[in-house]
Amino acid sequence: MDHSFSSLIKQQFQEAQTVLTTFLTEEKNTEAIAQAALLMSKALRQGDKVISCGNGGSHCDAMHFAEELTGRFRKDRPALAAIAISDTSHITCTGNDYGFSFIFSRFVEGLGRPGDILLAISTSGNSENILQAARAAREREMKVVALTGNGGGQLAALADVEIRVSHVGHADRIQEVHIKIIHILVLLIEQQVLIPPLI
Ligand SMILES: O=C(CO)[C@@H](O)[C@H](O)[C@H](O)[C@H](O)COP(=O)(O)O
Ligand SMILES: [Zn+2]
Repeated sequence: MDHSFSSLIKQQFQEAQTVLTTFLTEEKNTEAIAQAALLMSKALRQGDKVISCGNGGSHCDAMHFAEELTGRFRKDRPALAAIAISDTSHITCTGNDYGFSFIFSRFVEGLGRPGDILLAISTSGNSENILQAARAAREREMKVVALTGNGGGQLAALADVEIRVSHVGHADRIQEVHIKIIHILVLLIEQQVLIPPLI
């Protein structure tokens, strides 16, 4: 193999490893994940739902999260109420008629109810459509769980629970930790909804 390829590949894995290790070293991160999982489990057990959203790769993460709750993760259990904002007819209509900043908030306005949770995913914490969604959720007395990166951006202040990958750099490195957090959230939710009593 080309030597420069080989060293680039190894360097990419090493950087990813460092970002993950740094995240794991900060105790507040595991606490925030536990807090988010309990909030979501409680909402789901009460018959409320989780609405997730993100842009680009984080859009895929929002869908990945929701499908593991409505579909399946590790256990056979009843379907859970989660939905990613991913309907292209809604997104193109709202984007076209009101602006891209409102593609998520308008969905939250239509479907969000008090007690529901918004999972807002943004590596910069500054995507306007995500900020609008968080504002719309708060107005509806929903709780906001945010997956962020860098310095948390403006989203940090709009979140009830912020889980931040405090890596200042490319979105992809942050997303790689976000997907691990998502899988752990689903794992914990699956445990909590199946094993009474709720803690
Ligand atoms: O997947 C990636 C990068 O890995 C990109 O598609 C990335 O998600 C997009 O640039 C997003 O628009 C970034 O938005 P955000 O994370 O800053 O809210
Ligand atoms: Zn990507």
